[in-house]
Amino acid sequence: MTPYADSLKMLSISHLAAMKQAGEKISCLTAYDASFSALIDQAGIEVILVGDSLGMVIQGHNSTLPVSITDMIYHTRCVAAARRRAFVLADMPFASYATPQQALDNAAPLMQAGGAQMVKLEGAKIEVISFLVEQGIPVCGHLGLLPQSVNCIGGYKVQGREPLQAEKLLKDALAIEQAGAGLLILECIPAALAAQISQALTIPVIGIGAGADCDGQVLVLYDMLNISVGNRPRFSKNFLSSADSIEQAVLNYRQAVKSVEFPAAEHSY
Ligand SMILES: Nc1nc(=O)c2c([nH]1)NC[C@@H]1CN(c3ccc(C(=O)N[C@@H](CCC(=O)O)C(=O)O)cc3)CN21
Ligand SMILES: CC(C)C(=O)C(=O)O
Ligand SMILES: [Mg+2]
Repeated sequence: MTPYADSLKMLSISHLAAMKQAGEKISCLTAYDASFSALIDQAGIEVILVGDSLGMVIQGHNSTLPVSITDMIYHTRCVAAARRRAFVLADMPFASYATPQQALDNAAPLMQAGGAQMVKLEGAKIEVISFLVEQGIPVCGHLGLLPQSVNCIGGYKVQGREPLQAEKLLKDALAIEQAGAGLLILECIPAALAAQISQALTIPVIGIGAGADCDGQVLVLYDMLNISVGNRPRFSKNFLSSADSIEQAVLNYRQAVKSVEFPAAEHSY
């Protein structure tokens, strides 16, 4: 457990909301273990995402579907134990939030045993989101490319290019905010649409492959260190090649997000 004195220095959702109001970009990276958690935390990254991308970069699967709630609790506990300041966000894995009750049964141990401060779930699951928030569980939405639906989509492809699709994404984003979500992730959508959604919402919007005009950015840590298995998405950038240590690469990423140098046009759609 985090000592009480330390917990006073931990970032909260209100700090992230204030950053959006002040126009300061929010930096976020994934981590799955204590060592990287501590390193990222000390570099001043505001949000650590314990992503179900761990199914790919840690477990070696070709999708995020095999990840279990037990896996997520384990990795969230590893990350939460080592950070002092960063906000810890944890993914709800595939098929763990089909109903409000199932979502509560799975989100509760992620917070209680795992130490997550907020849980993230993919799609416009409005009833699930409002129920979790009612139970005191902060929720992050996730729209655009939904990796847990890869078998329905037929691949990891850019979403929201058609006008009707774009309209639906904006509508869903507003509904997610209305349902009480405190954050929203937008993945792999045109930069102009992500900019429009970020402006329309009061809550902070964090992008990945969603252009520079979101309120913050997230990358899979192993992609920005250029060590993930398989092909890296076009929206990621190798921050290690121009740094002499992992610490420096993470500091450079944070600075590039703050100064809006990352993402550039070549990382956007
Ligand atoms: N290592 C890693 N990085 C990620 O960003 C990531 C994961 N794993 N696992 C879960 C999801 C899957 N993600 C992905 C994976 C591949 C692409 C990709 O290759 N996209 C194509 C776009 C193709 C198009 O134009 O439609 C690309 O070239 O970037 C995108 C997102 C994002 N997430
Ligand atoms: C790609 C990010 C947003 C994610 O959900 C993950 O790492 O699992
Ligand atoms: Mg995920």
